Amino acid sequence: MVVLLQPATFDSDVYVNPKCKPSPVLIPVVDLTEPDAKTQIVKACEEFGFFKIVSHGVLPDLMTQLEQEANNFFALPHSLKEKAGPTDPFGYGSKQIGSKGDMGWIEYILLNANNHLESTKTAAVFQQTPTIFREAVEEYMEEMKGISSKVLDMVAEELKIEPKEKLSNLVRVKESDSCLRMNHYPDKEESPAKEEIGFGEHTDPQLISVLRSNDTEGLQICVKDGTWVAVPPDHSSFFVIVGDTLQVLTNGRFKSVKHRVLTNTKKSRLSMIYFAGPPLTEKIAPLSCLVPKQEDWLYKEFTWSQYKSSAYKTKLGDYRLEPSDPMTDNITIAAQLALLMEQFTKRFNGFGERFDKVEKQIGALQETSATTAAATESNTAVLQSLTSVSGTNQKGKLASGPPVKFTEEQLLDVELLSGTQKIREAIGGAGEGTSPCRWWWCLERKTNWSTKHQQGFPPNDFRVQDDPTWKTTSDRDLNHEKRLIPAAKMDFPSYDGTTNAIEWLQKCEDYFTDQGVISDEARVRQATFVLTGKAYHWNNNLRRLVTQQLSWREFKQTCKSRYGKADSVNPMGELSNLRHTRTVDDYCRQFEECLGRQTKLTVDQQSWLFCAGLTDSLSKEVEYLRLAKIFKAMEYARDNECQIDNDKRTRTFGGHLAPARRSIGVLQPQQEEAKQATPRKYWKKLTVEEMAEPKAKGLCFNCDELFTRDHACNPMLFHIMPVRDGDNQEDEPYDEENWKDE
Ligand SMILES: C=C1C[C@]23C[C@@]1(O)CC[C@H]2[C@@]12CC[C@H](O)[C@@](C)(C(=O)O1)[C@H]2[C@@H]3C(=O)O
Ligand SMILES: O=C(O)CCC(=O)C(=O)O
Ligand SMILES: [Fe+2]
Repeated sequence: MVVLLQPATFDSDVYVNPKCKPSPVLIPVVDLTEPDAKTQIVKACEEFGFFKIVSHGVLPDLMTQLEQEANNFFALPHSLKEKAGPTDPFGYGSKQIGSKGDMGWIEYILLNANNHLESTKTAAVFQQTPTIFREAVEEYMEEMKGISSKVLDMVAEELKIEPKEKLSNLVRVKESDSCLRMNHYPDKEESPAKEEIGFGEHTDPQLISVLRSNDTEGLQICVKDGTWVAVPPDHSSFFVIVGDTLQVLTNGRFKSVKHRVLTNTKKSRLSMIYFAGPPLTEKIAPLSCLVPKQEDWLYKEFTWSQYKSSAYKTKLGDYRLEPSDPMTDNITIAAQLALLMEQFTKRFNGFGERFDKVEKQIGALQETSATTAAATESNTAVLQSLTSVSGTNQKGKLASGPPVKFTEEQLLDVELLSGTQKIREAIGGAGEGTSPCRWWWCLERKTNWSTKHQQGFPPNDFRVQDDPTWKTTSDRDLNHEKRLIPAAKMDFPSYDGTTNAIEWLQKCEDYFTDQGVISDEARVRQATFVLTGKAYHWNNNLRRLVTQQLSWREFKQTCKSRYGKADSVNPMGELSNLRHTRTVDDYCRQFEECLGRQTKLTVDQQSWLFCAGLTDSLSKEVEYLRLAKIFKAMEYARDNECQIDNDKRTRTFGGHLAPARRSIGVLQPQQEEAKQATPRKYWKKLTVEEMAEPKAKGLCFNCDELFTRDHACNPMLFHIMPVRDGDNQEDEPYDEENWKDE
């Protein structure tokens, strides 16, 4: 049975890290002996990719014995521990995790379940109590294998996977590639004010991981809305973590959960995690009983060995199965390249010409790509290698005719690159049985992209495509075509902290939407990259203070609270309090800025609010005209700013047509600005009474045609200017030049 515990007390089973945003998230606890355990496991895997198991049947003595042995090892002098290192990835490691520079407040032992614990390094791990430690490890691994297969059997039963043991066999057979990790997060004398990264955020690549720790807190999981939730330690239970491989097998139905360990404790934390992985040669792809149609697969087929070796080339925080940032996404470039290659090979006969065209297109591609240098070099390298025979560039020869013969490997690569059989058909067919398209492998092989230019770039084209609409091959081809049309290049706006950040953040959002920048990490990365001046220093400090990676939402909030006008709690009130005090233009700008933060006002409400904020005289005129659209009202107000002022002064000064400042012979800056922006207009003056009739008939005041929202007088004869009794009603056109010279 699943026990959902009550929220937010520190001694309950689930609580919210006080430093994370409060969240009512409850982590499921599954009692393995309850009849509905399998249903609850599946639910938990779908919702969290994480759950706790109780009543698991593992003897507490075994857990404490291994814990004791591990503690003894970590208590050894560094010189002795070092004998079991450095990691390859197995052995003893300290502070460094993996080979890509990830660091943590941690030391650990990583043991391979498959090499029978016989390596020299492993012997150095067991050095103090060889037999006891080794046996404890072996026994513990057996137990963990048992728990993993049990959980996977329950999953299979619930999902009706056939054969029933399909999943559990992956981790039960002797070839299974599983490992055991013992992590020690040392205590700190001086409990630091800020939390330290123990183990940075990541997902586990395997099928499932079974974790057990002592009673020191630190583990956190990231839930769907991006909130980090602290997992209270429980030394007598196990926690199950869904890994990348299970996410692929279930076609994304189960999510491999992001997790991390933060430490700021006076108590050391010891955790032991069994990573249950499939045999190295096992092909991993969405299970056909779950997703029968291959076109519905979200991930391509790969062997565990391929996935693992790619995963181990990535940094901890790289999400291998998530959509990545198209701006720096090799897949996008590869996709475009693939299409170019396809076009190119289809029209084989005009080779020389085509080649030039392709080269030109690749040139254009470089310019639009954020990874320009890498892409160009690599694209050209791929292209050249694909168009060569026995390593010689055949451009010249081919231009004059002889048909190209691709090697079998090149053919495979072209096919892999393009993800289609068409090339093969186009160039006369070759062997059968190639694997589905997987650009990464071939790009990597051909160009050394990952090592040369993209150190640690995740080979995340294990995904079929980011775009869920790419369901069928023909859809996909179409989308390739679309992608080839160069997208209008939008400039990413920089920000120096001197203006309201809200506008900048909105521009960033527009940019991300337009350019398809999806991942949180990429958004934050791009936004922080363009910071200059004050904002640049602010961000530097922020990064010093907040060690964890901010989500885009968090970044926006922090930036808004530093440089943005705080969002109004009463948006309607904010707009209605806005007043036209300086120029109309200034008022319009403020109104528009404010309006940008509201979304629910109707067109009419916008116009009324706009009018209400205008100075009295203007307000009445604009209101009276009931201009259908806010921008028409703004235009009218702008056009009439001077005239109304003039008009007002006229009234104020008892009917004289003399502007107040005429005596000094120059316009005030605001008037000058308004004058420049206002083309010469002729005014048809109507009294309110004169306007009443066309208004009642629904006619335009200007041309006597039916007035609708979209009505426009063509040609525009006059601008209507309402006048009141006693106003000067001369029918002279308003002439600014005269006014100035008078
Ligand atoms: C930075 C890394 C450490 C890691 C290999 C990787 O390149 C990316 C995945 C990491 C991870 C996370 C889960 C397990 O702790 C681990 C052993 C694994 O299989 O993948 C580690 C790898 C490691 O520590 O070498
Ligand atoms: O130490 C822990 O609690 C978790 C460590 C972890 O996630 C890992 O080793 O992959
Ligand atoms: Fe992990």
